[in-house]
Amino acid sequence: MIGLGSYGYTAPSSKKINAYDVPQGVDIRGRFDEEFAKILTKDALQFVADLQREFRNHIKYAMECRKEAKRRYNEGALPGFDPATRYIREGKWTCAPVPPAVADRRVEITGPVERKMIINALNSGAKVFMADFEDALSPSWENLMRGQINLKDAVEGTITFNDKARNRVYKLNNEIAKLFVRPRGWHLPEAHIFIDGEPATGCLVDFGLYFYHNYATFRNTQGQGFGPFFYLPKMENSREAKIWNSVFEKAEKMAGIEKGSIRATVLIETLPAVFQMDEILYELRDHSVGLNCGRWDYIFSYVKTFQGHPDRLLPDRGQVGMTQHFMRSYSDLLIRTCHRRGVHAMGGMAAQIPIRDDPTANEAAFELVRKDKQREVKAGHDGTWAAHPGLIKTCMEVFTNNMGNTPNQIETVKRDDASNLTEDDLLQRPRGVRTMEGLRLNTRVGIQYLAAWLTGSGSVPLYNLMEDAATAEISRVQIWQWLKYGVELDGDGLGVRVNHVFGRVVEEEMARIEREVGKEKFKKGMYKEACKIFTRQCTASTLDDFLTLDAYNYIVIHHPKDVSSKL
Ligand SMILES: CC(=O)SCCNC(=O)CCNC(=O)[C@H](O)C(C)(C)COP(=O)(O)OP(=O)(O)OC[C@H]1O[C@@H](n2cnc3c(N)ncnc32)[C@H](O)[C@@H]1OP(=O)(O)O
Ligand SMILES: O=CC(=O)O
Ligand SMILES: [Mg+2]
Repeated sequence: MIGLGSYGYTAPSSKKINAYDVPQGVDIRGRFDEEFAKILTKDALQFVADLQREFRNHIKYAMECRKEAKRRYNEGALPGFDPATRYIREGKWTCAPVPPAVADRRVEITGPVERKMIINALNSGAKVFMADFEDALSPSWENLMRGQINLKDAVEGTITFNDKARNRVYKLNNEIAKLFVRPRGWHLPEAHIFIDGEPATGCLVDFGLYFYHNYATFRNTQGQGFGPFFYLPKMENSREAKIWNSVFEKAEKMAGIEKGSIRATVLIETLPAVFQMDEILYELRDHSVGLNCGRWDYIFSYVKTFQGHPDRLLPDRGQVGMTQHFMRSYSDLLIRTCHRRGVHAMGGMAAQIPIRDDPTANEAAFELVRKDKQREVKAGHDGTWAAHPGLIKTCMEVFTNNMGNTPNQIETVKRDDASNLTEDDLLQRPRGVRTMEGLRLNTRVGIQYLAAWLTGSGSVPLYNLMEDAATAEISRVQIWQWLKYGVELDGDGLGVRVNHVFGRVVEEEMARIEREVGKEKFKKGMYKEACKIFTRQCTASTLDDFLTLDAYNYIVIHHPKDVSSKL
């Protein structure tokens, strides 16, 4: 069977048909490109199709379980530790030893799978680069396929980028960061690849194509016999980790490499998952290199999990930091859990980025990052995330000043005190106030982020902070929650109800965005569409699970329907 891209059909007179050569049951509906075809080979697609066929029912079941859990939380239940898996939490087991290649992960830079950024990130001096198909990437066909090409070139060491405007050629240094890849979450489809008549699962496409093309080279050049390495996002329950473990085993078998070669760090970034950390590590115990505090999605998940609980409304987004009791408890328990099981407890991302045109504000931003990293390393984290190459030195200094030459703190900081943390600690209501400025900022950031996402950028600087899908989600669900429960903005003495002002706030913030970005950019950009999608989601009677699921429909571009039938 042949799948055609939108530009894949060449008129019969030219006698040339450009098409992806696909295995039985696979249909490519994204644009044809000769470079993409080097990634979408028949064998690689066969591997993705094998994964899809073996795991699709497991994934569907896991997504149904998420819905069932949501129903229970909406009826008033609270997430908590599962009595049925107490034996795992109390058992004396450990994960497989950490591979030497990634023992030291004190600073990890993250970024989308964009060509120049990949080179900059690998050269940044960070120990690890997490290349992102997830929060930081708008998953258009072009971005995904180019991302795969870029990663293949990076693993092969041949990646270059020619910035003609600046007359600068980018290439890899001799010493580069170790590469981790973060595929999309389980919930996201890949609408440009159909398998047996259904869209493929996004993360199996990301994982499958990357693994297929790179495992051999990666293990030789980067992994010292291990790898490839992954980050796994947005899981809610250990049954989802079990699926990943089986995916890894199948991949290892296909490749003829030893079980336990592939390693992954799971982001604990949903509220239900904090009660499943041992269970997640247990399922992945042959393939784990730790857990990471994905703080931004975690805050988003707090709101989502408690969408039916009017007594748990969040204060302004800016006030929900890592020093709130529930956030600190989550980080402490994560460290204790990981170190008890012999793996890394990774910290998270401070949202501040360098501010070029204001030295005072820049120093203040660096100071916030410094403090955040100091808190992390002193608590016992083994490493942290940096959003920008300009922050690596600062993060590195903090971790090295505290850890010296030891590669991590797995053996030295056990945090047994955190074993006393209770469900109440992990769920404690965040303290703070809600303000008009908080509402305005959420609106302005949410709309601008979505406008960027719709035009291909999944991570952007806004008001001197890094914004990505996770931070934008907080803005969205916070407004939804405040509207749903008719919240009064109590923090600035105005005492107005959000419902009474939201319409006006949207209009005023759109006007402000237009002023800030300029009329030309505003007209050319997708701000109006973004505003429509964002406000629709904020005012929906039922909370959408993900901002990007609905928005994804706007970036799917299928080839014309009649192309195949013309042949
Ligand atoms: C919640 C989470 O999931 S966090 C993880 C997901 N989020 C991310 O990964 C965000 C990563 N960071 C970024 O995308 C960017 O830093 C942004 C969008 C926040 C800011 O980007 P910009 O405004 O372009 O940064 P700026 O103009 O200061 O960049 C300066 C240089 O650093 C490079 N750079 C900036 N951030 C990164 C990065 N994360 N990785 C590699 N290079 C980077 C730029 O490419 C640019 O390179 P150049 O000088 O060779 O042209
Ligand atoms: O992925 C990281 C997060 O904070 O969300
Ligand atoms: Mg996240």
